Amino acid sequence: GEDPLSVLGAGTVRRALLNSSAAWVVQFYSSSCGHCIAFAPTWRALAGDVKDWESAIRIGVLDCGEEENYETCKEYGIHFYPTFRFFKAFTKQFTTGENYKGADRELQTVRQMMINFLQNHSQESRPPACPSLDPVSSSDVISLFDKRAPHYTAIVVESNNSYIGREVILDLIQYENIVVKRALNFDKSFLEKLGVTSVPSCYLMHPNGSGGLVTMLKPLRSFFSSYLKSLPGVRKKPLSPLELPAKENREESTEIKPWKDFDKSKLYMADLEAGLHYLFRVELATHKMLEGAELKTFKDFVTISAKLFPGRQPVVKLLETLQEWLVSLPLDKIPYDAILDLVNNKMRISGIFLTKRTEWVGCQGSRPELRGYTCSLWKLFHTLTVQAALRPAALLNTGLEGNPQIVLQIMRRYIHHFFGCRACAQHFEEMAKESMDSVQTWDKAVLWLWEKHNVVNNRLAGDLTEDPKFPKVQWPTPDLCPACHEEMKGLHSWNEAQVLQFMKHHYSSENILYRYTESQTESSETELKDAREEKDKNLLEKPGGNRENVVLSQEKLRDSESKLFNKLMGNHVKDGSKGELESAKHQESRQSVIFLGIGFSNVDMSLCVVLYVASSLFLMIMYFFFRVRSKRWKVKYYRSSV
Ligand SMILES: Cc1cc2nc3c(=O)[nH]c(=O)nc-3n(C[C@H](O)[C@H](O)[C@H](O)COP(=O)(O)OP(=O)(O)OC[C@H]3O[C@@H](n4cnc5c(N)ncnc54)[C@H](O)[C@@H]3O)c2cc1C
Repeated sequence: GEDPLSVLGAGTVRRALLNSSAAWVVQFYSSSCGHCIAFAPTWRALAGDVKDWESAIRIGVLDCGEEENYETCKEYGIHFYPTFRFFKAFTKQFTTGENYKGADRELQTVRQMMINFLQNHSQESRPPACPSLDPVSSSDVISLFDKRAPHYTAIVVESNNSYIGREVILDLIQYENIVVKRALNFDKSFLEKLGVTSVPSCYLMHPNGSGGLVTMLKPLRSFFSSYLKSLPGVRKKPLSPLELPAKENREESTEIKPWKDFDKSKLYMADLEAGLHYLFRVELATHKMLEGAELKTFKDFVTISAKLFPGRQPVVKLLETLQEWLVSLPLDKIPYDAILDLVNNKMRISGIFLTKRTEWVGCQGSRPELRGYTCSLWKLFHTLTVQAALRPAALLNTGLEGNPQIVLQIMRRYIHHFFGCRACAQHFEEMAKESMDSVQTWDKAVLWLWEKHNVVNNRLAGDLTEDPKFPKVQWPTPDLCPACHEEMKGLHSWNEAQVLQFMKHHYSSENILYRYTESQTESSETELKDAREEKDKNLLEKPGGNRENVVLSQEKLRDSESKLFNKLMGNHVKDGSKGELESAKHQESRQSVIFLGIGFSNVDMSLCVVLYVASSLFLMIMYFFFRVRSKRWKVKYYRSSV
């Protein structure tokens, strides 16, 4: 039948949630998050289980791991996956929804939270298809006795904390000729009148006014609902357009990427670069503002990457530029959009570049949701620990030198603050707490990460997230490193000295292949202009917050960007590259500085500088002129007095 789960996307989510006649519960997930994949069957089962409730409350999913959705996930403030949000019916303005507050994510708990949420609606905003879920009084029930009615009336008698009555009410909202109500088991005489001896029970009043207790084999929701749905004359009614929210299923992408042959004994730069691209443009981009511990972690991560990433020149230069820019910024919080502008090279600084393609090679999965980013993140951090061990001096003068744990600690903080998979982050934190402090040398840091990665491999072997083409095994396998494996009294053991040697080779620059990497492409002038205009517009139009502060921060950022740009351009001029000089001039002529709301062109600014230099020169000349004159004057009069 029709899919009860609404697959939402950037183009459909707002339309679905705004002014909807039904409430929504949406799971924001990431296709690269193992726990989300493991949870998918539960979520789908839930959608099937409450399919009959869809005119009152609907179930949706949105994949934040898809690049086209990351802007949307940022708007909804989604940092971790999976995140569950409730959205009330008939919301008139954009809202980020209410976080799910259940004790666990079991199907039954989520279903009960959905009922609580429906009951939290005001009378006016309650979905029209949802009847009252509050209990009726015993007198109301008694008043129905012996009265003819156009429909059956079922009364589910239950205890106060039972959800069965409410679940049965919702199960039958799409059925006609029956009304379901719930009553509580407080009043003894009322229970006696109905003949109820245990709860939950169901008392059924027929349209002719007769009534009686229904005998159920088991007092379960499914038994009650199924019995009531099968009563003669009770049938599913066609829903009115007002009751049925529009279907918003997004079209699934049918693009199939061709398989790329690769050598598993090699490291592919395409994986590392695609990982960096995803990290900067997708994972981190869900954070609107970086401040405090998050900003510190980000700065440190950029620093170690700039110093240790054994990448192509344009990528390393991008990381270095970002690092310099972050160091030069006097702000204690930075809007991530500003960082993205630099990553996307909005300033058109020549020679810096980071691919925008997620082109996995050694990290490709046999299905699109398998492997990919998490695989590349492991590889990135292994590479950084190995590079730190091979050339610790690279970190000199960064404030991070001399600490063999530094890459691991930054990885720990990165995973804690930014890694979308929360459950993975918790597991990693437990391992770090246990033994990261004992790491004393750069080599031990390499081995610590190798060992912990194998612990994760062991835990996930046979898991739903395992790619059948890439089983989770203890790594490196004997075919990759025979010397790493030994046997002691018939038991397998690792030769750690060999493992270290293997790691240092596997994650070294010499073992990197550049096949499948994207070459630098220049994006058009118009794109630059449009993007900057859009950024300005966004910053100024953002609702809430202090507009002046935003403008001020923007100025500081621009100022800093410009300084950095000028510095870089200065270097190019020294290099004597005519083309770059011209592009610098061209670039400069398009920049302007906003001060007190007035836009000064670079011609204005240049005039100021020229006038400033000229007046300084004039003052200096005057100063020397009078000094020489006064000296002469002193000499003349001193001599005469002697
Ligand atoms: C910090 C972290 C914690 C995670 N925790 C979880 C979790 O709790 N639950 C979950 O479902 N997913 C978790 N993941 C994701 C999971 O570990 C895998 O990344 C994902 O399942 C993809 O697996 P893969 O087959 O690509 O191999 P990965 O485990 O991602 O490994 C990538 C590559 O690294 C190399 N490699 C493998 N083992 C080692 C090793 N010991 N040392 C050095 N290199 C090695 C191999 O070339 C391998 O192909 C975590 C990811 C990270 C980065």
